[in-house]
Amino acid sequence: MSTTIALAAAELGKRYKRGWALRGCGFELPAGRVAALVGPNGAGKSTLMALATGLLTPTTGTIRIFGDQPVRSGTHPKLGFLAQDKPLFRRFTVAETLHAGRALNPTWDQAYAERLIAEAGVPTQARINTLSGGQRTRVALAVALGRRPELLMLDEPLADLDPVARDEVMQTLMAEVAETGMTVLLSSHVLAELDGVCDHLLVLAGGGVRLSGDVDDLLAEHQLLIGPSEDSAGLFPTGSVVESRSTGRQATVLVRGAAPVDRPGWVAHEPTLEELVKAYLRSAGKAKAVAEAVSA
Ligand SMILES: Nc1ncnc2c1ncn2[C@@H]1O[C@H](COP(=O)(O)OP(=O)(O)OP(=O)(O)O)[C@@H](O)[C@H]1O
Repeated sequence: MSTTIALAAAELGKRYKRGWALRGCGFELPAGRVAALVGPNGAGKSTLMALATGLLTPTTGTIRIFGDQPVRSGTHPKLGFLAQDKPLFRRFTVAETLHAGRALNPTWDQAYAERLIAEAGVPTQARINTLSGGQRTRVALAVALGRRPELLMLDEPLADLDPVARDEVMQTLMAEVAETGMTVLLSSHVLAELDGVCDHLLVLAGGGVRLSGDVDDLLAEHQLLIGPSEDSAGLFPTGSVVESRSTGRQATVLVRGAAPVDRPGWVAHEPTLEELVKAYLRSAGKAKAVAEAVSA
């Protein structure tokens, strides 16, 4: 049975006036996954989401939602999007906001949107411009979920929420995923928030895809090895080392796909999601610094 792909990119690139934000990006996000989109500031996460919604058009390559190329005239009917700046009409009340959602979306589920607002404790007669940042996020989420999307993209949705509201929002999302099989692509800088929630990972850095795949597979493919610094040179096959760091006499090395190291003084374990992502981000950062130094 072939897997349905919710979001796919091939040779995807976007160049702004200042230069390339994304270049040569390729990945596939299978339907039903909850995917974390991580990368440093300026990695191109928001650009990727804007390309998927059709707000931007690619300079090179393609991006597809359930096989379709986005069009500028409107978001794909299966796609819901919660942008980083949560654009809502500030003079509307919450009730008017939901009313607009109903008018604009043929798949709108009013009862569900109202339930999400009630669970968030946001008064329906309040104007959007009188709400706190966190309350606005809850309204924007209700609008995005009210469309009953099959793919929901959220650009840093948890950034302005208090810890309790974060848990509530994640629970709402997970309940929807469990009930409908919705696919989620969630960008965040807080890796601890994603562990245990996301089963798929997409790491962007320096405008390119550094790592993508199901979290369990990626963790199993990597080993984090700790041993004596003086002993680490040449111990691992070229090309398998993602990152090698030394602190005093101890070396910490993340390797991919290499055979187990059976050498006195070395211990190996499967990395955590946070260890894996940070190692890829640090190594991309170092590669960028080297490239800038060479071209300077
Ligand atoms: N409208 C624009 N015009 C010119 N350059 C842009 C524009 N939007 C983004 N960029 C640049 O493209 C790159 C990627 O930006 P983008 O906002 O997609 O990154 P991001 O990963 O979402 O960052 P953050 O984590 O800070 O939100 C950055 O270098 C940014 O300065």
